[in-house]
Amino acid sequence: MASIGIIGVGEIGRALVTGLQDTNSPPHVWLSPRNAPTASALSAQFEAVRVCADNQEVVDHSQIVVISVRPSDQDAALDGLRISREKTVINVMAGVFNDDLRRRLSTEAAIVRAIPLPAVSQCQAITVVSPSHPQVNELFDQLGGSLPVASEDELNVFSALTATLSTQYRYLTTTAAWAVSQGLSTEAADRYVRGLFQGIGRALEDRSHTLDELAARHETPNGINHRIRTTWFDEANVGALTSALDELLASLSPPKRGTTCD
Ligand SMILES: NC(=O)C1=CN([C@@H]2O[C@H](COP(=O)(O)OP(=O)(O)OC[C@H]3O[C@@H](n4cnc5c(N)ncnc54)[C@H](OP(=O)(O)O)[C@@H]3O)[C@@H](O)[C@H]2O)C=CC1
Repeated sequence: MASIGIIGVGEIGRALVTGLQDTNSPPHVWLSPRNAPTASALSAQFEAVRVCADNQEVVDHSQIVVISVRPSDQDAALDGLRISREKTVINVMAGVFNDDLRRRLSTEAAIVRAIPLPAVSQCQAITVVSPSHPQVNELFDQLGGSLPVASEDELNVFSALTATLSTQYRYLTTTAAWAVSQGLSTEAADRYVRGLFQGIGRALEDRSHTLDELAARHETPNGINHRIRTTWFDEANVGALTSALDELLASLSPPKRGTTCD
């Protein structure tokens, strides 16, 4: 595999390094020096991982450069970097379009946007990429799978879906807390709620049924699942979720340049 540089060694940077070192042919990985405790811990853990003196050195050592800083840190992380045309840049910054990053970097290198999720650390995440790029697709295939999409507008729809994750965990904590309020021990409630959702995870592995079919199989007409779905996840609740996703997507996709609002 090509040598990989990572500028921004936070949650996603660390997950990428960990997953890559678990692949059949772990690549050499070059890390930016900021967040020194994490970078040096990764370097101590994996022989093929090194910490560089600065971000330019990361670029110079790498064939593929992953930019995984927060969007608000772009100026400090990227200004002045020189990236030659034969390299490939993977842009994981949420809401940052490839064209805008190209202007900032003044580079002719290929730039591919991607949404790696924390589960890349276990090589178990599907990573959406745009545009499709053989080398980048192959890299994410080794980390659980790549899903190339034709446009960044399409990628933003996937990005909006990822924004539901913490809410889904909160749903679990809310139901577990309710059970505790009814007298269950925290341990029993936690264990049972985890078990319920691990069961959902296993059922989802079966791709021979649609999501609608799986939902229907867990519901007896007029039974207790039907009751909660129709009294709580009613049309108003579904509408509120849909509106929140619409608004998020609009904020991720600024109006096209040259269009007018009238
Ligand atoms: N978390 C997620 O699930 C996902 C995140 N993303 C995107 O990935 C990017 C990273 O997210 P995440 O890993 O969660 O964020 P983190 O804040 O955990 O990591 C960002 C890292 O970048 C470092 N950094 C800041 N400035 C510089 C600089 N000048 N040079 C080098 N490194 C710098 C930060 O150091 P310090 O802490 O010292 O500031 C931090 O370690 C974001 O753009 C986010 O939108 C995309 C998909 C999913």
